[in-house]
Amino acid sequence: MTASTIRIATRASQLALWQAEHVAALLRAAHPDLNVEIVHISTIGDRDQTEPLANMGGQGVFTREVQHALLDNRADVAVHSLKDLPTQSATDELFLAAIPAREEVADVLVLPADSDQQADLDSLPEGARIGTGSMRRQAQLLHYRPDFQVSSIRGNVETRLRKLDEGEYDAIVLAAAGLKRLKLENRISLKLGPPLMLAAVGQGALGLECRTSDQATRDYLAALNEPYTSAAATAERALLNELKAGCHAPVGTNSHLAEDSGQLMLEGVVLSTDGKQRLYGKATASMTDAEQLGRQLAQGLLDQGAAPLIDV
Ligand SMILES: NCc1[nH]cc(CCC(=O)O)c1CC(=O)O
Repeated sequence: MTASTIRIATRASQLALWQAEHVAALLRAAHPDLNVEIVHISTIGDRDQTEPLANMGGQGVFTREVQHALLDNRADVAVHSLKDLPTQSATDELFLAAIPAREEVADVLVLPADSDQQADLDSLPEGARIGTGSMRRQAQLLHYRPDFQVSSIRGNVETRLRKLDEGEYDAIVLAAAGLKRLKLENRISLKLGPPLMLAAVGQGALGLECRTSDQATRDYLAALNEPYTSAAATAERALLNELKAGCHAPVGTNSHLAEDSGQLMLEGVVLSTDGKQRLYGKATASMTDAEQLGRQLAQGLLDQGAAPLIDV
């Protein structure tokens, strides 16, 4: 009998390649007889580094073309950064089959390589120029320091670090997960966590998709699902979905799972893009009710008046 082959589709960025290789290694470890190949796909999100992401066909700009490779049968598995994957699937033909163990969730502040600034938000100068295109990061920074001059920054992680080091910004905000995966942890100047900075829904996690009809691949991927990460991500995604917000909306979340009791705590914030308004909610439920928990928290935020803040 010949061994089965699984083809993993990935974008060409270093981070995407790392994530694809990571999933390949997990698949080989779980299924030693499986032959795992990697297929490279180029996306407009990667090719066009000039436009702000929000103007570029919006949601799913990083995930769509990798998904097409699955639908065209050029590959069998798509590896996504879960935070880039829209909560509403564009088609029933694709299935989110597994969410493996999560990397660190937090965002971090990065200072220029030659900076003599102290790494804390309070000692950055008045009007400091902060690079981040994320409405969620911008709004939470402005809520804390309205004097900051926040502006968009594009490109993959390495490009953003180069722009920072060339002096375009006094600091930038990135996900800890991306820096750690690229072995650039030494660039982390300061961890930004709750209550100041709540992360994006699904941040630090991977989402593994395959064709809904491909039962063999669904079974292979199921072995890579990590139940705690999966429950937390399910609650976070239900929150975003019920808010009818996309991954570019000023919505942040934090979740904590007590593994002994199986209780899942979920926090959410919705801000105005200028950071002046900030709505906060928190709820707890059994991890088996993750989806319901996310919806309930969303309802609480909508009752506080979240809808007009999201519709930006
Ligand atoms: N939108 C870009 C993106 N998508 C996933 C990551 C890093 C990994 C993660 O957050 O899960 C990044 C870079 C960043 O936000 O710094």
